[in-house]
Amino acid sequence: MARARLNSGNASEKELPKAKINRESLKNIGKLISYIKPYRGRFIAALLFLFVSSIVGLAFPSFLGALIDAAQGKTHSKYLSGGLTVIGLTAFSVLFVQAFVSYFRVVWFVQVAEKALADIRRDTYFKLITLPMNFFSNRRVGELNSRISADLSQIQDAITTTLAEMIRQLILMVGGVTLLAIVSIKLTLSLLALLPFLIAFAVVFGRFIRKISRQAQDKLADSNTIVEETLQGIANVKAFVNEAYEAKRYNGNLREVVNIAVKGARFRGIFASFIVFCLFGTIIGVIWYGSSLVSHGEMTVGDLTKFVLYAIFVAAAMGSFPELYANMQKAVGASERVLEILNENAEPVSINAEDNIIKQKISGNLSFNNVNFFYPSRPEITVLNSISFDATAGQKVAIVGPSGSGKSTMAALILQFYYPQSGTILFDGKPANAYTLTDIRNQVAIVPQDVLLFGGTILENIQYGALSASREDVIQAAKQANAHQFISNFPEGYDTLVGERGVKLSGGQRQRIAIARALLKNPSILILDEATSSLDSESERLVQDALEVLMKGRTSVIIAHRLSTIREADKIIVLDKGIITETGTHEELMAHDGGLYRYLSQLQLESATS
Ligand SMILES: Nc1ncnc2c1ncn2[C@@H]1O[C@H](COP(=O)(O)OP(=O)(O)OP(=O)(O)O)[C@@H](O)[C@H]1O
Repeated sequence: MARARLNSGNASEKELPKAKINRESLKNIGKLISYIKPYRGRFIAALLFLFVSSIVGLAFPSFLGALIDAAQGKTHSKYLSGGLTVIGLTAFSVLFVQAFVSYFRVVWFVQVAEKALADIRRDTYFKLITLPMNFFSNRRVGELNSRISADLSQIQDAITTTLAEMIRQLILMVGGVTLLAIVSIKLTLSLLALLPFLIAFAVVFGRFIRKISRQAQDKLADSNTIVEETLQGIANVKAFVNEAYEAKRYNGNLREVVNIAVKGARFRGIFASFIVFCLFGTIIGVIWYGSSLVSHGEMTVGDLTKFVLYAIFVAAAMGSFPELYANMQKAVGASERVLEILNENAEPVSINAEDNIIKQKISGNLSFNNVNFFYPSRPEITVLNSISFDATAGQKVAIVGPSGSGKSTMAALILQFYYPQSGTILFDGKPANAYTLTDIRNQVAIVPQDVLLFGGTILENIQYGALSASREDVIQAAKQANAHQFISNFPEGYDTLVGERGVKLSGGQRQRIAIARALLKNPSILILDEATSSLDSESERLVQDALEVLMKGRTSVIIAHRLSTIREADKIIVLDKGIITETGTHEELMAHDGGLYRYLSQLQLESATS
């Protein structure tokens, strides 16, 4: 029956969208059910036990009826004709079988579901992390996260509970109606005429209540967002003295939450009264009519008891169907969303660590040959237009240009995050597709602008560059990256936890860790996305020195924001709106009157001196 969740504190339980159950969706579910295959023996056994326990469950009203009739000295039926003791003991034996069978069916269903779900979870996660970048630029992380958690939990519920419950209730309903008809066809018909109407009404009403309860949850979620936003930006709230504004906003929202919840409570009250009056009224009506049949000798008291119990079984089964069906629909929706990920085309990257060795060495020559590129998600904007340049092994190439001119996009293309629509990127003179993806990415390292560390220790974060590196290797790399000093100053040294995303470290420290990580990786080609956030001059010197060490002996592509740092570059590429407008050394470009580089350079010099 529609269980009304009106408690407005239940915000975490977001309703998942439902899907239509049709042939197509069942086919999809079928694909997921193939995950049960390895455990099918246990699954079939669990189904069988479920069947047995449900059938056995139907026997109890008969035992009760037989006991009551036996107490009055009447014979209930030819199958249960013994005395009280015989019937009681038989009932207990059956109960024992029921308990035994129930235990195994529950355990087996959960075992199968847990194992199958872990397989689906693992495959979904593996698929996710090997999907191309383009997939991620079109989706939000939160949404993907919810597929792994909420959607898969829904599928898990479907396998462990919903499916079993549906089968059980179906058996109880069909069996119950059959047995009701055997006991008294008159009573059964009168009951069946009433029950479906009552249940349909209850379901519709329940759905309405659920809608209100969802509104209350959404409103509460809104007010939680206010708390989150204000706490995250507490400095802003205080600096603008907007405490009163935020308090009013929050209070207003809370009032709405209460209003909706109270409105819902009224409907819930009506619903509860309805259930009490109609459903229990029906039972009383049946007993009333049944009692008159008993008084006319058309029925025994045992039969009436049996009848009432079967009627409750049937009503409960009928009432549970809408919710079970809704859960099934949600599971179908969840399966479709999970399958969408599983059916995506992954990058040719192996998830086995053994396949991660470099098969084809790249010495560091890098060329772009007439590269044209637009992001697949935004085909109308050409981001790179006929880009060509060469960098020989060991050279430093700087890319400069205004914001949005396509510098980071070039880095993304080198890393093969995206592929040009025309033109080629060559490594050592060979087109990128002559190498495996793993070979290229293993020999290209990037030190990004915004260094994102994982929540582990400093050691683990540096080791991310080469998982097999020893502690000594890590320390050596940290020393070269000018990071050893500050790491050793922490009481826990290399075992210091960096906090979520590395928040416990300063920008300059995070960058030096990223440099140590890149050093450990020992790439042939290095991409430096220069930090725009200004470090103080001491950390900037430390970072710059570390970068010099890192660049030694490798091809470096420097995405430069501060032109003062790239004077020594072998080649400077000036990019403007995706087109290379100038190329040359610092001196050559400075000599170019009216050139963009000279203009940008002068602009930065002026702002530095002022
Ligand atoms: N994932 C993406 N999907 C669609 N468009 C994108 C994506 N990433 C960047 N762009 C667009 O491509 C263009 C070039 O962006 P890019 O990040 O390469 O510029 P940039 O020169 O590195 O800029 P900045 O100096 O500000 O970092 C911009 O117009 C940007 O809006």
